Amino acid sequence: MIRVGFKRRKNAQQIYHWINSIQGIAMHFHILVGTTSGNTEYLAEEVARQLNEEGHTTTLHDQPDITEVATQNAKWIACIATHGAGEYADSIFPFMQTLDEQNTDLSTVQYALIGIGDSSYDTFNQAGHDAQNLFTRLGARKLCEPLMIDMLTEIDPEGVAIAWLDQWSDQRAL
Ligand SMILES: Cc1cc2nc3c(=O)[nH]c(=O)nc-3n(C[C@H](O)[C@H](O)[C@H](O)COP(=O)(O)O)c2cc1C
Repeated sequence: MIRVGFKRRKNAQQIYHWINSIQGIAMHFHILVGTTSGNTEYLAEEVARQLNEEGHTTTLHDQPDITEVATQNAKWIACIATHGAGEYADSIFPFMQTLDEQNTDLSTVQYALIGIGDSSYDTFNQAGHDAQNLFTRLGARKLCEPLMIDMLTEIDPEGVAIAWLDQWSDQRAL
């Protein structure tokens, strides 16, 4: 029974998103990956897969570079792990530093944010919060409320991220 219900919901969703893509509501998302040990890259790939399935297109930036990530009229999904003592993960550290130092104009950027951290650290998800503050200071607008994942307790981070995407998709925020 559960499987049938799930399949029906999935089919209905696919039809809904197919209609969206025909109507031109399909969007392009730049997915920015902030990872050091790989968890966030895997999660970001799942996010991309889900968006593609919904009729959108995506570019995955596993090492975001300011010369390659669109900063004009762009939609970003930033998936950022915290490392060190509350710092950005390695793959995104230089990008965030460049945005900050160059005061890049993000006034036409809309973003959604997934922070990945571990609540056993005092600086739980600090990089996610810092990213949100930086994006806001540079003029970017958030598409939806951020998702902060706690890897200490979450056994299915990808599932949580997909449910979060679905929730905001259903509300037409994404
Ligand atoms: C050396 C080290 C430092 C970390 N520091 C923090 C931290 O300050 N705050 C936090 O919320 N999580 C912290 N974490 C937890 C990571 O965010 C978590 O392990 C995450 O899954 C790593 O993602 P990644 O594999 O994509 O790099 C730390 C992990 C390690 C290994």
